[in-house]
Amino acid sequence: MIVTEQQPAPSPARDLLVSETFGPTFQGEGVSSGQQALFVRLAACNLSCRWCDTPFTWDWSTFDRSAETQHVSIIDLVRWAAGFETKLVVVTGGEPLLQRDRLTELAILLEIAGKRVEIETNGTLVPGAALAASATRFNVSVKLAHSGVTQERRIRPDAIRALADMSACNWKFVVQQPGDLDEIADLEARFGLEPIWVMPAGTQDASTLAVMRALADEVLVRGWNLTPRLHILLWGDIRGR
Ligand SMILES: Nc1nc2[nH]cc(C(=O)O)c2c(=O)[nH]1
Ligand code: SF4
Ligand SMILES: [Mg+2]
Repeated sequence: MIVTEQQPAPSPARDLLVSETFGPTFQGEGVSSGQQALFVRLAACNLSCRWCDTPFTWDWSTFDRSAETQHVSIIDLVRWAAGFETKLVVVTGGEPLLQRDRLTELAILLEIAGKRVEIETNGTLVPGAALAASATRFNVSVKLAHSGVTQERRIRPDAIRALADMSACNWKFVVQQPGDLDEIADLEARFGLEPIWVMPAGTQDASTLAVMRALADEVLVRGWNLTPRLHILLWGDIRGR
C-alpha cells in the first residue's frame, strides 16, 4: 500500500453515505459479468440521467433521503464483505467518486482483506493518485446524449483522460439504438478509449435482448464488446440483485 501525504492513512471508523449493500449475486455488467460479487451501492450522484435505474440514490424530489441512505463506517463495510467467501466487491452508486477519499480507504482496506474491487463510475470525476495506485478496476460508463444530461456535465475531458491513463479501466456505454454507436466512436477517437463494452439500455429482459440483437453485428464490426445486463435477464428490475 502506498500512503502519500495527499492521501492520509486509512481511518476505518470514518463513514460512507451508503444506499444499500447486497450479494452475493453475479456482476451483471461488463468485463466481469457472470462473476460472483458483493455490492456496495453508495448514495448521491452528480448527474441526473433521464433513464436512471437507481434514482433512489440521489433523486430527493422523489425519494426520502433519510430513509434511503445510511452512514456506514468503512470498517463495518469491510467486515460485512469479509463475512463472505466471494472475492469480488463492486462499489457502485449513484456516483461513488463523489466520496473519493473515503472510497479510496474502503478500496485499500478491502484489498488488504483479500478482495478484488471494481468501481462503477460515470467518468466525470478524477480518481486520485492513491486509488489509481491500488489494484482497483474502473468500469467507466460515460453517458451519451440520450441521458438528457448536458454535454458539459457528462463529458469531462480531465476525468476521462485520467481514467484512460490507467490500465485497469474499461469503458461501458449504455446504448438505446444503433444510432448511438457513432457517439461512442467519436469518444473512442478523441480519447483513445479501450476496451469498449456496449450495454443495452433498459430494465426488462425482452427489451434489453431486443436492443442487443439490434446492436450485435455493428458492435462486432467496430471491434467492441457486448455485455447483457445479466441481473435484469435473471431477476428483472428488482433492488438488491
Ligand atoms: N447484479 C448486478 N450487477 C451490476 N453491475 C452494475 C450494477 C450497478 O447497479 O451499477 C449492478 C447491479 O445493480 N446488479
Ligand atoms: S450517472 Fe448513473 S446513478 Fe447517476 S443519474 Fe446517471 S445513471 Fe443514475
Ligand atoms: Mg444497477
